[in-house]
Amino acid sequence: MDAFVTRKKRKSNAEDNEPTEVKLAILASLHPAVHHDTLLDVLIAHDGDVDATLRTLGAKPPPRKAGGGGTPPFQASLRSFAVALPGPGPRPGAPKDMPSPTKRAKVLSRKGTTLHLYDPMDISEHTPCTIIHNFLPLAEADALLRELLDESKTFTKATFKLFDNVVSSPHTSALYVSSHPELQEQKHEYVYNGSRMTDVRTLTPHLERVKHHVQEAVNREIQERIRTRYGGTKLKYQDPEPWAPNAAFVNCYDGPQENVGWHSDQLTYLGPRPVIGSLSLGVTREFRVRRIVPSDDAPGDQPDPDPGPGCSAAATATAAAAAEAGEGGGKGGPDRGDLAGQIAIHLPHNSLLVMHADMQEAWKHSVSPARAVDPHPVAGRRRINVTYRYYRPSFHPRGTPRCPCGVPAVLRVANRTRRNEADGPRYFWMCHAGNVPGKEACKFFRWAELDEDGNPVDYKRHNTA
Ligand SMILES: O=C(O)CCC(=O)C(=O)O
Ligand SMILES: [Fe+2]
Repeated sequence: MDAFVTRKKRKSNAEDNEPTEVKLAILASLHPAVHHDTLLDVLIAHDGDVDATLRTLGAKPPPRKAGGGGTPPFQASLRSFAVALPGPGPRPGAPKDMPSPTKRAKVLSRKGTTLHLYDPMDISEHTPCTIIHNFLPLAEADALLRELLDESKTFTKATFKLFDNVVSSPHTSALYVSSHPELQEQKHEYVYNGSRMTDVRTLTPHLERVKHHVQEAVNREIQERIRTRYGGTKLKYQDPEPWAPNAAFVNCYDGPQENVGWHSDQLTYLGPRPVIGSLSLGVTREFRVRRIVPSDDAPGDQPDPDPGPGCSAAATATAAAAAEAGEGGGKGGPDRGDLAGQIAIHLPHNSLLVMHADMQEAWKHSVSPARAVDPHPVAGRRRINVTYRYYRPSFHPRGTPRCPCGVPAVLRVANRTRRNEADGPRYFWMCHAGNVPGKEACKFFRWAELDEDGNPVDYKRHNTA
């Protein structure tokens, strides 16, 4: 595995096997200011040799070693390294409700290592994500970036509770929704980390326009994933309806040190098995993903911080709820977060990452701090990230359980114990107060009863009566 991360020299013909699209993505991430067509011309002039192209463009070929510098570490497509094994069979560690693709892949990341992926095929094979490079026409991506850079001047940092301390998230953000009534609902009915949001905005013209492109692409990717990775059937609890984003959570990372810690996105209002369309603009940053390792594989997990309104720490349950739900947790245990290794996905300007329905319950993600960033011609040192989300009506706080504290309970997944995967994940409602600054969580705990499509059975009863 180390060979993939730190190999000094790729096989001489490895590059030749890579699709031009991958080579262009690598070049574009290193030279965001150079037009796509120019990159292609120079690449062709060098017979497809990426290193020679980079030398001509005035940059040294990027280092072969993984690291957090401004230049993304370079690694060829895994397809060049023949990692697929013959024959059908379940992906190691994959839920049984997720039939394997036609070829079985080795688990490539392992404890303490980071596997860097660039090739869209590698990303979809080895992570619960798919990526589309050069997603929007460049002028449209730049216009959205400009608009959001302006908006981000008034973004703020979220605060949350980590153990007994109140910390603020190491980047700024704001929530955008589709309509004025939804804005009012967000302000008055939805609760995040125990407070109501005061800064909710309606989608800007560019966010609204781009939403339709994202919606179309994500629905296509969902169908492709079902066909190629889930054996033709949606996952248990996955919403069967077309994905229809009604909110955009926008993050701004100003400089290499701004980041977001390891987390899974909060399920409370998205419901189980959510799909998220995540558009990256501005400087390239590393998006890292890692599998959650069940506690019976390695007991004593260390809870991760809750980085803010869009996100959820998996281990802020009260002791009673955590025990019942089988969650690991508590201070002081060895950190097993890195047991399955990490995968770094490089997100250049104008790339759309789809986090699929198999992501939030079983994986965590983060944007790691970098030592430096390569400035972007429009954004400077800043990166803007837009996560388009679908707030499911059946998870509107009006209809979900409330705890005795008087506010909507939070929905969590019991992902820390191994269970019969064919049954799908198990979810529970618990007191929201565990991660509210200055509040102690009450004992409220209830297993969530969901139908096959992931809707609360109570919701159906209320809405069909
Ligand atoms: O910036 C990113 O790419 C990810 C942001 C994220 O994870 C979130 O908003 O929940
Ligand atoms: Fe997230």
